Amino acid sequence: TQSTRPQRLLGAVQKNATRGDPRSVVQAIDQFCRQKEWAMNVGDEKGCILDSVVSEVNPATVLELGTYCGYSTVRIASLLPPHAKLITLEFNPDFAAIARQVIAWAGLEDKVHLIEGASGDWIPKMTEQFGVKTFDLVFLDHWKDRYLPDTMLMEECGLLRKGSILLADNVICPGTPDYLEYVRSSPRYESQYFKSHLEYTKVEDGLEKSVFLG
Ligand SMILES: CNc1ncnc2c1ncn2[C@@H]1O[C@H](/C=C/CNC(=O)c2cc(-c3ccc(F)cc3)cc(O)c2O)[C@H](F)[C@H]1O
Ligand SMILES: [Mg+2]
Repeated sequence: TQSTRPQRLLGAVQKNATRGDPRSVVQAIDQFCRQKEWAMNVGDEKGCILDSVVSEVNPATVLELGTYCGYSTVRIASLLPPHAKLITLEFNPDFAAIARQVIAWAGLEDKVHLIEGASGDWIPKMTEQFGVKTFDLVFLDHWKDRYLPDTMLMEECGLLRKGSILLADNVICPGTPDYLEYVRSSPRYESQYFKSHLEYTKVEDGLEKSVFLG
């Protein structure tokens, strides 16, 4: 039977990356996506912006919406201080299964809590299920029309505190117009656009970093 692209991406990690070495896992995925098959990972260029934001925030609690194959999960988790927690939500069981193996190959299982489920169902359960009061950093990279409703839901659930950072992928391509309008016009956010390119291409894309002002 035919393999899927995520399965082939995992194969490239297991073939080319060193167990326990997150940077080699990231490099193996980027090489696979540049040389063999494009995949919707945040990629190396936007990934460097992600790295710099994570390092600057130095978060104790991180939420990622949309794990896919775990590329950004590995990038973020590899930069977290000891005892910091990254919760990542993925509702496609096939993607979740691949991501678990990618995260394990990087040796980051202890820093990552991958939940197989929908953001809409799990955001309201974060506090009771995981004892998380607020998130220091949220990385949004799931369905683009869900960025805004899920941000409003996080606000309603009290998961954002003064200074919480939202970092959103793909605000230009494929684009998240309603989310962008909201965080740029709301007095409760201070937003900044980091111009870059769509992963592995020359097409413009970028990340929007928004600080929740409380
Ligand atoms: C809605 N709640 C969810 N809860 C849990 N997991 C979820 C939820 N929603 C989706 N997922 C999960 O999150 C992932 C979804 C990622 C979607 N990403 C993209 O579409 C996306 C698309 C492009 C792109 C650009 C140009 C082009 F020509 C073609 C593609 C580039 C990008 O960087 C992207 O991130 C996963 F697939 C889905 O199961
Ligand atoms: Mg993306």
